[in-house]
Amino acid sequence: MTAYYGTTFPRLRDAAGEVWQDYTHHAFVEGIRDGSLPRKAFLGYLVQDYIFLIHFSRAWALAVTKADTLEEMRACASSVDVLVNGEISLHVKTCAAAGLSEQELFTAAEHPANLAYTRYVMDAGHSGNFLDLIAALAPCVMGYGEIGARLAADVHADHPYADWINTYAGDDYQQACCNAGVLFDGAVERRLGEAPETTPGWGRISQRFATATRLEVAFWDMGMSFGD
Ligand SMILES: Cc1ncc(CN)c(N)n1
Repeated sequence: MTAYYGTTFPRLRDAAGEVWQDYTHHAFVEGIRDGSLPRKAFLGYLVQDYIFLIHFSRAWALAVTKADTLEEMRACASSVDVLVNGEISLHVKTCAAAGLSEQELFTAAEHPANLAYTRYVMDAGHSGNFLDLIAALAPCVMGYGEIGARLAADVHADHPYADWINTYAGDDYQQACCNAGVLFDGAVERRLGEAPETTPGWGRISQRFATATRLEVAFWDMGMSFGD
């Protein structure tokens, strides 16, 4: 069962419509779920995702500088820590087992889908405000939380993608999603008030959220292309 990720996230997710389903039930995700995803596609994705995590860490670090309160700064700093000291170890470990060193990951050429997504998020932070940035970051955090929790129901000890599924279904990642939900709710209330949907700011963050979700779909499409 998916944990509670606050009230802002489900409202934006539902407002995004079908693209959320396209993201969380993409063929790539279903291939991980039933184990049929070609290893080549998975490893190609993982190399790109290593680079993705580096840029996402930069984006959360940017959020520290855009925050209004110490509480917000702490939450964003903790996301940087989860990414660079937690989640990324899955990538380093899995790729090392496939003969790829961390240096090779760090210097891998960035795919255009990766560039588009990560720089879109960075730009949301540079050209926009704290909420623009958090809205662009949220689909990444919570989407994988939902995917991990759903896929964990089918995982068994010798599942080829058990480590990946267990990382996103695990307590550490689920807690990070809950923390991001608390951060997002507080940030929205602080800036848009108690009826955020009635403000122009809500339209802006809905757009940001939906665009980042479309970029997640394109990221999975990229992953599929590595299996060809
Ligand atoms: C593309 C992408 N989106 C989200 C996550 C989960 N942090 C990720 N690792 N990669």
